[in-house]
Amino acid sequence: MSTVLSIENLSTFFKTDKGIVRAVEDVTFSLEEGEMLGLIGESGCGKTTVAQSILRLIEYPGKVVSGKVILNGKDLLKATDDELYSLRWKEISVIPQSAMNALNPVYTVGDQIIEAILLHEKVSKSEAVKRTKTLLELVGIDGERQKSFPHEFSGGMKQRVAIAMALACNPKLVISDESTTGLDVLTQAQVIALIKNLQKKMNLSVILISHDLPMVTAICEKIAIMYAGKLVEWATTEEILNNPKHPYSKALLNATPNLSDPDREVVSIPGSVPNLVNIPKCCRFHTRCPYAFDRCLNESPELREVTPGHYTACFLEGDKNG
Ligand SMILES: Nc1ncnc2c1ncn2[C@@H]1O[C@H](COP(=O)(O)OP(=O)(O)OP(=O)(O)O)[C@@H](O)[C@H]1O
Repeated sequence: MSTVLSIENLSTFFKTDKGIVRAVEDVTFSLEEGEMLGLIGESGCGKTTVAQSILRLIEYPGKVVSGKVILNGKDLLKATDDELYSLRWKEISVIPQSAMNALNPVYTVGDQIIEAILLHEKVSKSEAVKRTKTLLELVGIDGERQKSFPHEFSGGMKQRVAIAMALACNPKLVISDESTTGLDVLTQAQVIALIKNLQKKMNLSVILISHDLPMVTAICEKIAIMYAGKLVEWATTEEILNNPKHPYSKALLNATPNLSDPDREVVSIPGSVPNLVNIPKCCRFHTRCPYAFDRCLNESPELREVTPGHYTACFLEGDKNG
């Protein structure tokens, strides 16, 4: 397997009236070809900011202040606008949170997919029409429905169209940012199963952004856990489930019902995520961590590999100084 995406020490801050919001700081992880990685964490911990930084979609007052985003050997943060234009859709694409953001209500769904193909690839209109039919069928929609308008589809079908659109130019990497929000539970499960199915079928690399730990553990090969703008743990799903290292990961697992162990008590995490404005150098989880000691209040633990392929940022796991 080869590495498709490598994010190295990524930091993205927002300048606000109250001070600097260190929304994403020093985040490092990578993604292999054909791998699905779940990026999880509580609301406000920086998942969307990571996705937008990868895609270079951070707008003022936000700024990517440091780091690298290497996609197939090319640093996206240094790419020119033309280079980015040619990479988006063809190399990397997004399934948005709401299909309504991706679909224009005044055009047929077919015309919108066809337009995306023609804008990014040198193919004939008839080729694009043919591909659109195939794409719709790939996501379980009758190809003839390309003549329908978005309002003629249910929420789940619109989300399937958004997935077809994200796949229009055969990208290698797809970022799904909470793309089942607002759908009923059954439709959510169907859309997630579809993304998993397509990942296998097309050997896609997928970053699946979600709050839903049970869903992520069920379908992702790897998991990266964020807390208050920092990556606290990154490992295979098996390792995260059986051998979590970071106190936040352990707390998150304990706070989540487990269907295979229904008798286990679900324990909520006391306290709340700290305010990220002008946050001092420290372990950001220390205010909620039952194991915090002096060092956690004054230093920020670095992410380090504690066993092969298992990374965590916690002083309890020791470090080169500890
Ligand atoms: N435009 C902005 N201006 C100021 N702060 C911002 C801005 N956008 C995001 N933030 C802050 O950055 C932090 C990370 O937000 P982000 O949306 O990335 O988190 P998230 O984990 O994706 O949350 P959710 O799960 O709710 O979507 C939050 O503290 C948020 O308030």
